[in-house]
Amino acid sequence: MTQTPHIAVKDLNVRIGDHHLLKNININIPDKCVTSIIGPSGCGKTTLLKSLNRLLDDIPNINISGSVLVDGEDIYAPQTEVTHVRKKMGLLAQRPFPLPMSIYDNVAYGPRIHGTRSKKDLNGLVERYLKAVGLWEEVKHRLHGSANALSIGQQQRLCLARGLAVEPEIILGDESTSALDPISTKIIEDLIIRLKESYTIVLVTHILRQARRVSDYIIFVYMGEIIEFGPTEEVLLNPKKQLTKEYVKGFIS
Ligand SMILES: Nc1ncnc2c1ncn2[C@@H]1O[C@H](COP(=O)(O)OP(=O)(O)OP(=O)(O)O)[C@@H](O)[C@H]1O
Repeated sequence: MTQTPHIAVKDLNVRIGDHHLLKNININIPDKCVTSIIGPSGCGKTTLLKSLNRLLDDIPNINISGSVLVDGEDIYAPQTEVTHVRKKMGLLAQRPFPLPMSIYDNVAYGPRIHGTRSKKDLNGLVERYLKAVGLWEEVKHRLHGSANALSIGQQQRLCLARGLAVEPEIILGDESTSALDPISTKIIEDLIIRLKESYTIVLVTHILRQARRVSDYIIFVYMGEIIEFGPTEEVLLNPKKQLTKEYVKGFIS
C-alpha cells in the first residue's frame, strides 16, 4: 500500500464473554481515501468499525486488546480521553437521527458545545456545512423549521453536516444508505467520493456494487478475521483468497 495510514490497527482482539468477535486484526487504513469493510452478515464489520471510535466500550463483558493508532496515538491507551478520540471522528449511522430541533440548530449544535457563540460565526458554519452536503439550496429558506420535516435522505445529509461541523478528520459510515431511496443513496455516494479529498472515510456496506463505486480500498472480513485487504478492483475483480472469490461471486452471504 503506497498511501500513508491514518488509522493503524494492531493485533486487535475483541471478545464479548466467550464470543471471539474480532481475531488478530492488523490493518493500515489509508489517509484521505474511502475504505469499505465488506463481508457476510454477523462477520464483525460493525464491531470493527465501532472499535475505531471506542463505541464498544460500554458493552457488558467486553474485552478489547491490541491497539488502534489514530495519527499515531493509541486510542485505547489508558491516558487517552474518549471525548478527544470521538472529536476526530464523525459517525453516520444506518438511519438518520436528527436532533428534535431546527435544521439550523442541528448543524450549530456541535460548534455551540465547543464554544462558538457569535451569531455571525454560527451562520457561516451552518451555511458552509449545509453546502458541503449539498443541502443548502434545498433548506436555506426554512433553516428554522423542524429537521424532522425533511425527507429521510435530506435528514441523512443533515446528520452528515452536523457531524462535519465539529471538524472531524475521519468519517465512519455504518450502512449509511440502507434506509434511503436510490436517488438519496446516489447523492450520499457522490458526497462520500467528494469528501475524501478532505477526510479519511471508513464504511461498512453489504452492497458490493456500492463498495465498488465509492471505495479505494476494501477490507473483506469473514468470521471475525480479515481475509483480504487491498485496492477495490483487486479485491473485487481479482481476489487472491478463495473465500473472497466465493463471497464476491455470491456463493457465501
Ligand atoms: N453487544 C453484543 N453482544 C453480544 N454479541 C454481539 C454484540 N454485538 C455484536 N455481537 C455479535 O458479534 C458478531 C458480529 O456482529 P457485527 O454486528 O459486528 O456483524 P456485522 O458483520 O456488522 O453484521 P450485519 O451485516 O448483520 O450488520 C455477531 O455474531 C453478533 O451477534
